[in-house]
Amino acid sequence: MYRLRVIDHFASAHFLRDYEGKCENLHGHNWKVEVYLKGEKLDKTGMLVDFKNIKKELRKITDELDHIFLNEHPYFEKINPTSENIAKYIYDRLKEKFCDLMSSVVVWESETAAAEYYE
Ligand SMILES: Nc1nc2c(c(=O)[nH]1)N=C([C@H](O)[C@H](O)COP(=O)(O)OP(=O)(O)OP(=O)(O)O)CN2
Ligand SMILES: [Zn+2]
Repeated sequence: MYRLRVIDHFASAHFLRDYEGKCENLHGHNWKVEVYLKGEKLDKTGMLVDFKNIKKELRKITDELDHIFLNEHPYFEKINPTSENIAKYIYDRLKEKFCDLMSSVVVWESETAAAEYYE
């Protein structure tokens, strides 16, 4: 079994609904995103998936989330923009492209706190 990891970043603002504490106020994070793909079969060049393709697809999503107010993004208008929900959003978007090769998505909102989504 092989597992690939690609990392990207974006910066955005959010606040948490139904939350009591400082995170109910508008604030921002420099989010770090780790994407994991897994699989058994390599192609004839010896790759599971070209890192270039994973980076390209991930960048489409991180560009979409970069320098925005996440609570106003259509997906997060009703769903709280927590690290958990952001991880699931990115996972589901990438699954449209990489299907069963998807393993997990980890979203770090700081250097010490991260949420991981996998099926
Ligand atoms: N399980 C989750 N818990 C929290 C999330 C989350 O997405 N999932 N998000 C937040 C807030 O976004 C908040 O910005 C983080 O606050 P906090 O943990 O207080 O972060 P700090 O960087 O300020 O950490 P300190 O330890 O206070 O320095 C909260 N929880
Ligand atoms: Zn926050």
